[in-house]
Amino acid sequence: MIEVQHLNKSFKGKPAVQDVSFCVGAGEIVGYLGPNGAGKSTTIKVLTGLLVPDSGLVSVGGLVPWRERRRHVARLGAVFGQRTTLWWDLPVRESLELLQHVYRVPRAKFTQNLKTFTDLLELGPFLNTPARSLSLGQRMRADLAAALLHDPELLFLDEPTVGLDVVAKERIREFVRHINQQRGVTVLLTTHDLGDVERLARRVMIIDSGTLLYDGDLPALQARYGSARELVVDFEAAPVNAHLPGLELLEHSGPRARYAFTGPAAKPIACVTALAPVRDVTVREPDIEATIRRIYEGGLLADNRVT
Ligand SMILES: Nc1ncnc2c1ncn2[C@@H]1O[C@H](COP(=O)(O)OP(=O)(O)OP(=O)(O)O)[C@@H](O)[C@H]1O
Repeated sequence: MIEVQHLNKSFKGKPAVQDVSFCVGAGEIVGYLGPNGAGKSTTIKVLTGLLVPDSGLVSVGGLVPWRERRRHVARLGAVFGQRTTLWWDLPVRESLELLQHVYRVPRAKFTQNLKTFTDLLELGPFLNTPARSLSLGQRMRADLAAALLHDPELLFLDEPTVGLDVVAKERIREFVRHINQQRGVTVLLTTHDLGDVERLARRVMIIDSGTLLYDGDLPALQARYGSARELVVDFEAAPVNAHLPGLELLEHSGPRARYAFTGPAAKPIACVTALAPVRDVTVREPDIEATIRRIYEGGLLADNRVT
């Protein structure tokens, strides 16, 4: 669906994207991550045809985005969490009807899609409300419907859950999962919210300073660069010595001890229960947020560039 080879783009001589190459297959959801100023938006703008790169080959669904813009945009949808495609003063329904004309969506298709999205995104209560009066979560839901009215094959999502509460985030993620699974829409997701990535994307690409540093499985990234799993143990009574061979004791205070371990939890749990009577045991999984932060801060991937 997306093919990018040796993409370069500079602004006033300063590289924003350098020699970036990747492919995204039809039906994939890929998380595109990177700190501020890393080059994510520049890549997306090239892929949507808004920017012409300095060099490199880009093909999206067989089209060169900036050369065949009209045909290209007919096949893609985009949602930017920070801004809306809806007309500010118009009721949502009228914005959607205007977009129907812009994208020349046949009436029957429009009616069918509007009904589907109204049900899935629960747009009903605010279809007649102007965009300016919507809550952020309602606006995002209306924007998602607007982006998908013309049945695009590809969806660019830029910070789709920014500023939303947990419930609203989950609703958006559920919808994205649905259109991916039921309609086969390919999704490129740019976000600083790793919850979005964990819930939606198995594959992630990480860019920093314009260079693609990682392209692969999220679990593999976690296994390789994540911190260890933790075992939190509440003993019946404080053990005299909480140290155990093969387990790193991270903290010991009163009856509670915290250990680091890798691999399956069965053996470490057997070890602690053999040490002293145990009231409760919890396994804490390593935090993906912390892994990515470690990668950005520590340059962990610096020698591991994707070429
Ligand atoms: N129109 C522009 N003119 C000049 N410099 C630009 C322009 N657009 C982006 N840049 C620069 O290119 C680099 C990459 O920016 P880009 O917006 O692609 O990063 P990003 O990863 O999307 O960041 P963020 O997460 O903050 O949106 C930055 O140094 C930015 O300042």
